[in-house]
Formats: sequence, C-alpha cells, structure tokens
Amino acid sequence: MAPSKPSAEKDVYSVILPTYNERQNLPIITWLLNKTFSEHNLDWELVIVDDGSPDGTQDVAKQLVKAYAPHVQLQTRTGKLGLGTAYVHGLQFARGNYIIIMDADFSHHPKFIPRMIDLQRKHDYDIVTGTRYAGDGGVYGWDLRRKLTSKGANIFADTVLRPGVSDLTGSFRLYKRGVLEKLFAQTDARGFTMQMALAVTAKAKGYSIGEVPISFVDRVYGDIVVDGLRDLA
Ligand SMILES: Nc1nc2c(ncn2[C@@H]2O[C@H](COP(=O)(O)OP(=O)(O)O[C@H]3O[C@H](CO)[C@@H](O)[C@H](O)[C@@H]3O)[C@@H](O)[C@H]2O)c(=O)[nH]1
Repeated sequence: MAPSKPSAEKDVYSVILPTYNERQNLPIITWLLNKTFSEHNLDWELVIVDDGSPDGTQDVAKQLVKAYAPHVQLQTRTGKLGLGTAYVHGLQFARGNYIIIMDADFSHHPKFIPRMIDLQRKHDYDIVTGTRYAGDGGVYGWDLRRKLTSKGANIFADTVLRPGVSDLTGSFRLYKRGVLEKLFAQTDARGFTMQMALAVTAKAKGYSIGEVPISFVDRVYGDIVVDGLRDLA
C-alpha cells in the first residue's frame, strides 16, 4: 500500500452503507470492514443508513454501534426512500475526508477497498470506481439475461456518453469528500441513473477517475430490494 500521510493529517475513510433488510449481512460486513481497515492501519467509520427495514436490521445495527464504538453510527429514515437519497443523507453525518459507497450484501467485498485506496493515493485520483467490466473484474451469481443486459447497458452508455468509465452503473466507489459533495449538488439523479450521472458529470467537470477490477457477487442472504430497471445495473 502507498505510504500514508503523517498522523497530524491522517486520512479518515467513511463508508456509507445503505441498508434495507440486511439483518443477516450487516454483522459480517461490519466485521470485515473493521478487519480490513485495522490490518491496513487506516482510520475509518461506518455510516449505516437504514430505511426502517422490517426485518430488524436496526436492532442488529444498534448492537454493532456498541460493539465497534466509536467506528459505527446508525442513521435512520422512516420508509424506504431509495439508495440515492440514502447516500446523500449518510454524507451529512460522515466525518471522513474520503467517502466509500458500497452495498451491504457482499456484492461489494471490503477486500477491494485497500486496492482502491492504494490507487487513489498513487495517482491522487478524485474518484476510484470498482469495475466489473475491465481487467479481471467480473459478475457472479447472475443469470445470463441479467449479465447481458447489464453489460449491454454499460456498453451503450459508454458509447453514447463517452465518459471512458468501464462500469458506469456500479456503485462501489471511493470519492474525495469535496468531490462527492459537489457532484451531489451538480446532479439531480437520485434513482437508477444516479451512478451513471455521477460518473458522467465527474468526467465533464474534469475530475480524475481510476478503476479497480472487482468481482461482483450477487446476494446470498436477504431479499432483492431494488426493482424496476435493476437488470440494467
Ligand atoms: N437505505 C436504503 N437502502 C437500500 C434501499 N434499497 C436498497 N438498499 C440497499 O442498497 C444496497 C443494494 O441493494 P440491492 O438490492 O442489492 O441492489 P442491486 O439491485 O443488486 O443493485 C446494486 O448493484 C447495481 C450494479 O449492478 C448498482 O447499480 C446498484 O446501485 C446496487 O449497488 C443494499 O445494501 C441494500 O440493502 C433503500 O431504499 N434504502
């Protein structure tokens, strides 16, 4: 891993984790995040943004807040308000100068975070995005139809919009905090098109984007909760 800064200006990594019915996944993902950041001597926090999950996610999260103090905080909203606005909500409570956005269901594995941080530090990238569609990245657990639709949507979007980002619809990303704040202010999209809008706007504004190949593994525990156009993602 690239050298970190002197302790006086040590970086803090805030992971924003939107949850809806993630009672089974939350303890393990939190354990893995703690292990990953501790092993790399990185200062971190986890901001869980739960939308009133009926499966008891918040009860589990409250236990994790105590068990991992002071690293974990729980922010709640009443009602399922969607992923995009959960990120925006979580950012208000995050104290880090770097923000990591990921899923709670192991589609996004914490083991890729040190690689993202390393790449960001080496090139001073504004954003590092996980990619399923470059290098040895890949998708596991989806049927052929969803794989083809997702890949097709990404190729189509890249051809039309030309941002030069291989995975426009993926959400596993590391952002400089100030960059993410500006992007949230500059993009209206909060639904399905949000990830794409953030990447395209970032390129248009001249922000630098690095890519780390990731293995995206479909959820094992918990219900699928993003529907509608989810196949395109
Ligand atoms: N707080 C909150 N969290 C939510 C909501 N809907 C979903 N989540 C959380 O958002 C994460 C992703 O939900 P999934 O149901 O696993 O999404 P997906 O369809 O597999 O889509 C994912 O992969 C796409 C790329 O293929 C991404 O585009 C998309 O953003 C997401 O990461 C999970 O942590 C889930 O608990 C909501 O309304 N509110």
